[in-house]
Amino acid sequence: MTATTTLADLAARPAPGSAPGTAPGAPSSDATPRLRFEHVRKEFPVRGTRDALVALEDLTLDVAPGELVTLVGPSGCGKSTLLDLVAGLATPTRGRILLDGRPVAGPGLDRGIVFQQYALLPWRTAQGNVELGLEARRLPKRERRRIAREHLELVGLAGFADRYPHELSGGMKQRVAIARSLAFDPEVLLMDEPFAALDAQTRESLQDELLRIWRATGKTIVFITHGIEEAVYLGQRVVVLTPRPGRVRTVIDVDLPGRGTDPGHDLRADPAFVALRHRVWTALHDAEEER
Ligand SMILES: Nc1ncnc2c1ncn2[C@@H]1O[C@H](COP(=O)(O)OP(=O)(O)OP(=O)(O)O)[C@@H](O)[C@H]1O
Repeated sequence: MTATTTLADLAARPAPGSAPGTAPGAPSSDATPRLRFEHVRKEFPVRGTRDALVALEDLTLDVAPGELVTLVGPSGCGKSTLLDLVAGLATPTRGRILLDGRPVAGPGLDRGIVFQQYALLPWRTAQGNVELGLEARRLPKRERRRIAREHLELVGLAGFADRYPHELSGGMKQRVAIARSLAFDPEVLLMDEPFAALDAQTRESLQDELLRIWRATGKTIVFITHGIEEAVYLGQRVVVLTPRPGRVRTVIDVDLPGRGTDPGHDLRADPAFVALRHRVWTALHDAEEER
């Protein structure tokens, strides 16, 4: 989003990668994927030995522009490592990761990250925390203010701009963190169990918020979770990883039109949802059995 594009403009646009009759961002074989993982291997040295711990092995996956992909896998299978690689905080031992066709060579403003812990600066207000990401963009102060305000509105915190983190609930802090990551307009939003520390009710309402924000902005989102239900509720595709070393075991397409748009409909009780949840559960269970 440029400084002159407003969120209202974005909301009026179809999500990137969408075509008539297809879900926004559905993978398309002729488009350049936003993200491409090519035979990615990541190993870490084991301290005091000459051995290596292989966290990821031969992991291959494409994510289309505008897609919301969720990643689930057993604990320690390399999910956070994968996100670190996309963020450019670490480099693959083998293989490569391409963002819009170009290899990721380090951190950049084209990728925003939201962690489980909010990582807000306690001495800055909500507005100040959102402006933080914009300072790197070297925008004039007024412009930073405007964009930060718009993004606080986007995450439902219009009246809380002057509050400090200690004056906000966990869910509100995570909304600020999401606003901050989106404000500098990254191509890709990387989310590492962002709702795991929240109570069940707040988590569910933030899941709906995230779907709304995703529809409004058309961002490509890679979302890591331990929750099978969360993975199905949010993802257009659920990528199930194997136990360490992590690789893609299976990818499950999720077709749940209109999810998150009707607060009166308990989608999680819908037979289609329950069946998908069971498919993901079975894939994870089978992966564990094969360990
Ligand atoms: N910097 C590092 N040095 C050494 N080993 C590491 C490092 N980072 C991760 N690992 C190891 O790599 C493996 C994968 O870790 P990672 O945190 O990516 O898994 P995860 O799937 O995110 O786990 P969880 O679901 O429990 O959060 C683990 O065995 C971990 O101990």
